[in-house]
Amino acid sequence: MLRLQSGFELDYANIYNESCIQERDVNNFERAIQNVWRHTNILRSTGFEEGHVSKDGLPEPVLFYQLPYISEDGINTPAMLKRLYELRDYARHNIDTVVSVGIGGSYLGSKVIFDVQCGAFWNNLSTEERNGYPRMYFAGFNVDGDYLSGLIRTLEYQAQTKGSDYKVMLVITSKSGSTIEPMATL
Ligand SMILES: O=P(O)(O)OC[C@H]1O[C@H](O)[C@H](O)[C@@H](O)[C@@H]1O
Repeated sequence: MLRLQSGFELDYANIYNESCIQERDVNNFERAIQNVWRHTNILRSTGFEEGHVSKDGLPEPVLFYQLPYISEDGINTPAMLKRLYELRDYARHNIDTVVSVGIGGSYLGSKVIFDVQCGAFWNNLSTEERNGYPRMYFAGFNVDGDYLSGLIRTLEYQAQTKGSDYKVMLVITSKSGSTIEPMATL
């Protein structure tokens, strides 16, 4: 069992034993593991990794290590958090449905958070059960016309059911701005 000061615990008993990964396996991979550790530390401290480039071929920062921390010199500054809370409150009181349009690295973060926090059946809950928070759908991660028309029919149905003042917030995410799936969806 690994226990960190932060309270994080990793119980690896089921993978580190006689019938699974053993000490000699770890020893065989020692150089590779040390290499990963070294590069991980470079990433953590600089935000850059040699050879990691974006789709346009330019060096691309990898900043997700900063996500758990709120600080003035990171990506989650107190001001940024304040803006996010304001957006959350605005959406809670004004928006019926959010549609996230994006693919790959530009959508999986929000999809994971949605899945973890809201679960698979969030959109089936009533407004009261959702505490006023909007429904949320994901699009732009495929070029499937059936998926898109199904989503549009769903939004139209919700608009008709509500009767008036139905509001959708589109969240378009694309680093390059030229990815085919979100563009086709838009
Ligand atoms: O953020 P974008 O430029 O739209 O790119 C979104 C995604 O596009 C493709 O699927 C790439 O394989 C991914 O690595 C990238 O995250």
